[in-house]
Amino acid sequence: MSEFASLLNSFKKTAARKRPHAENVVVRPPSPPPAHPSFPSVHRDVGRGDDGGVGGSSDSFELSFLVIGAQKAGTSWLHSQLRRCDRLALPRDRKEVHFWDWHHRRGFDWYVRQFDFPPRRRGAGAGGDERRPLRYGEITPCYVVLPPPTIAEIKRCFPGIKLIFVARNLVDRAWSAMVMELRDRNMGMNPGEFADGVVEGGGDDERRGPKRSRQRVDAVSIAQRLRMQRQSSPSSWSDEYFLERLRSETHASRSDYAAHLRHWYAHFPPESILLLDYREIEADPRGLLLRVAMHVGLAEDEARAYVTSLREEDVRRRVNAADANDDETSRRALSRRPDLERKMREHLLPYTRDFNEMLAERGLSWKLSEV
Ligand SMILES: Nc1ncnc2c1ncn2[C@@H]1O[C@H](COP(=O)(O)OS(=O)(=O)O)[C@@H](OP(=O)(O)O)[C@H]1O
Repeated sequence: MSEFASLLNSFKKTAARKRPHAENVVVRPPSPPPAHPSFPSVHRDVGRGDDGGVGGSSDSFELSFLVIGAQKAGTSWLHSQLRRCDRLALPRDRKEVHFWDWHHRRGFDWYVRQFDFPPRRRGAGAGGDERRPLRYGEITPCYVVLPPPTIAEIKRCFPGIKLIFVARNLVDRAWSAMVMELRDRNMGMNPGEFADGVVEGGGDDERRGPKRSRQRVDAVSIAQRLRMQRQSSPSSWSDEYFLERLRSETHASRSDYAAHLRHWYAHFPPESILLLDYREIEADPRGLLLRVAMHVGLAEDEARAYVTSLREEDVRRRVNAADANDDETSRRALSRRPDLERKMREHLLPYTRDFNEMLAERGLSWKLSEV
């Protein structure tokens, strides 16, 4: 295969991985506005009355659950499983709605419109069968870092809401997130120009095309592509680069599970918040899903029927993996850098211990590995 064809294949592979599809829907606007405590209140905006009604088309809407994190802890897998439960209604065409952080200003009716109202239940209204109402919920893993005023607002609007947080070993979480950052950087550099010049035209033939201007674009694109490919590969970056990213505000915040969860515990009773161990996704995926289904309000018979209905190959599938086939971006790449791995572990140890203390306080017997 020519160098050009191999570059093209590699580009298509990366683009396909990023493209939202049924099992891997990750919506990540490039520059999200930061969450701000002075957002107009949902309560005030929609005139939610004393009776709890939200007004307009969202009259009977009750948000039953939010999966608030953690980022890179199997939340896309969880999304792909919960979508298969016909007693749950999730956002229609995306995994992460980001209402409570980025899109709050669009208003509550916008939020309600994002949800799936399966056609066969339309006749019964938004709540479906009155005896067994649908449970509405969504999964946006960075909700865990929401500021306390927004958390208070969620509580005010939906006092009975259930929350779910999946915790992953902090070194693995951070590595997974930093590999994703490099991949995003790769996709962010002039993908449109590359597509115009190369992808649409159809590979090698395009290089021999008649238009000189297009040839120039191809040449630039290939040079860019080579540079982008190098830049998206973890091996192109020093240990110091990763440690610096780890110290950045983004990663410091996302690693500090306990500090952020304390904000949620300040507003919600402990039984509203289900803390799950990421390792259970592999060890006992159906057991984990049963707990989630019951936590969000399904009756035990409904929850068991749902979990039993899932196909083994779906439950066992990895969703949104860094790339199981790419040794360079997988967890193995970090294992080959023991010095970096050790420094990451040392840096993250205080966060791990803090979270483990929180688990112990809640009477949970599992903990994240400290070694
Ligand atoms: N079934 C199963 N078992 C074990 N691990 C799994 C599974 N499905 C997904 N994953 C891993 O979860 C990581 C992606 O997490 P998220 O989907 O939460 O990422 S994101 O925050 O939405 O971008 C991502 O981790 P990395 O591969 O280390 O990046 C996935 O591989």
